[in-house]
Amino acid sequence: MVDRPNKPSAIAPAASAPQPTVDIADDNSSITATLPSGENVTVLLHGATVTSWKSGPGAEKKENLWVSEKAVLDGSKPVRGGIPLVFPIFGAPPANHATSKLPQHGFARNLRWEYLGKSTSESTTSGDAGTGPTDNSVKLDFGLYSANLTDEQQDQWPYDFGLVYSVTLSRDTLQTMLNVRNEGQLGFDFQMLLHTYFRIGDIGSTAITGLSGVTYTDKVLNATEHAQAENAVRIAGETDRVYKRIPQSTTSIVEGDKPRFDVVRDNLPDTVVWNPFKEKAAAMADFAPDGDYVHMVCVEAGYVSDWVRLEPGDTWEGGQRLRSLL
Ligand SMILES: O=P(O)(O)OC[C@H]1O[C@@H](O)[C@H](O)[C@@H](O)[C@@H]1O
Repeated sequence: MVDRPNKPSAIAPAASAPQPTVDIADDNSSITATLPSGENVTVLLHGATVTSWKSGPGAEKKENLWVSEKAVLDGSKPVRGGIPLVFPIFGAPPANHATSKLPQHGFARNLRWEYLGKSTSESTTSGDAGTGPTDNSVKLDFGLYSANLTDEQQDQWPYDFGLVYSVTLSRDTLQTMLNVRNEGQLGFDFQMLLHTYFRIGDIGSTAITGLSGVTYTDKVLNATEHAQAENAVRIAGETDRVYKRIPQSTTSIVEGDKPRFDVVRDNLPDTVVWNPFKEKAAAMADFAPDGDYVHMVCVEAGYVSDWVRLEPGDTWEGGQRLRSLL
């Protein structure tokens, strides 16, 4: 043995607390970020679709999002579950409009996005300054540009744009924000929506609050307009409603009498409430198991009752903050 007179007596302690980790899947299909406390989020590059978000107080984290067992994750179809990102058109495009040739819900959920990188931050949550527990957050950024569209898609929507989608995970919160930049010479109109599929215990005991008095278009009733009379929206059959220009920023999903999720909208005036219910769920090839419509509800924050007009050089930003109350 070689004698080392200057051998250190002890390994110096780590300079800082544990940091969030970010892992890229072996096949480059998805990115997973994990906080030191165990919460995690996975984003599939196809559509920049969030496909898993787990949180909760114990060591065993709980899944907050619903994803169909038959969801297609290989990039050949939009994902049935998680948070598909709808852009630049919500639903079926109107006739005689710049978006008329696009597929339902646009192209963003059906193209591979670029992973742009991560950033992390730390803050002290409670106690005297510097002594409370450290709260970490990690932000993943994804990009999609007009150059990523196929020639056919560029013909269908001939505008130059840059999208940056930021997914930020903190202890009980997931924030998803979209930044849209007009990089061309022509102004364009767009809609966007965050098509979140929430995992719930039972649709029969679930209510959605925060929509009282709001006018909605009922897509199940021939797109007729109604005002939300009851305080809570309950789902007992196929439901497909576009709640428009909502004055309050928070919509909540309540299970029994316990709040389960808060959806806080940022610069997004509208919310779609969707559940296909028994027959429509059974008719969808990628919805499985058939009976799982009882375990999901879509509460989709968006800008869909009108168009966002973006002139050359301008940017627009909007998104949501989801809070899981476990
Ligand atoms: O089957 P898709 O294209 O993913 O759309 C699912 C649902 O998405 C909702 O946002 C729409 O309001 C519904 O009308 C639609 O059925």
